Amino acid sequence: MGEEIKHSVDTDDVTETLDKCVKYYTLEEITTHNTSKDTWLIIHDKVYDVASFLEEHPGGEEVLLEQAGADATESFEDVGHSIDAREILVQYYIGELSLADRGKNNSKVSSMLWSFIKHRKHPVLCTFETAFSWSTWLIPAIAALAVGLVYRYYMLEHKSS
Ligand code: HEM
Repeated sequence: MGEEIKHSVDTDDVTETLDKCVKYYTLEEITTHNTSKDTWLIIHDKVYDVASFLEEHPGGEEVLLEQAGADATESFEDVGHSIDAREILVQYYIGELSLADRGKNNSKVSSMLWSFIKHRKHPVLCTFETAFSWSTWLIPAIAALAVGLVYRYYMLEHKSS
């Protein structure tokens, strides 16, 4: 017999490949890199080692040190950094904030989502699957059932009168 053809994406394969390319850091670990010799920042869930950039920063090293080991997204965006600044950022990229630590300070909905994700082996893939697949058929199915019942009730009423 010929080789079996795979019709669906194997989430194990995808996750394995992603994990090989990307390094994830927990908030706990990032927090320890908070000195002028060892300075990590989180900006938009990405982790940057900016120790060698401190002296070059046009906004001064103080502002970077204030955010060392923490999430600097808000202060970075508040300044309205240019595209050039965003390009510089790329050089200092070292990895991603761990999925379990994302959205911790965000709205209720996202923290709910993230606590849900945390308990899954393949976070992103599973969440999208679970969040969207059954709600896409369950809601229309309930709506169809309701319409059916109303129609039936309406027909019975008309028959008997
Ligand atoms: C690694 C991350 C960062 C990079 C690569 C970066 C880069 C730059 C660059 C290139 C500029 C010149 C203006 C521009 O092109 O937008 C700048 C200005 C500035 N940055 Fe950053 N920045 C970073 C993080 C931060 C953070 C976290 C703060 C926190 C408050 C900050 C505060 C400032 C300020 C206040 C200025 C304005 C300086 C002025 O206009 O005199 N930067 N930054």
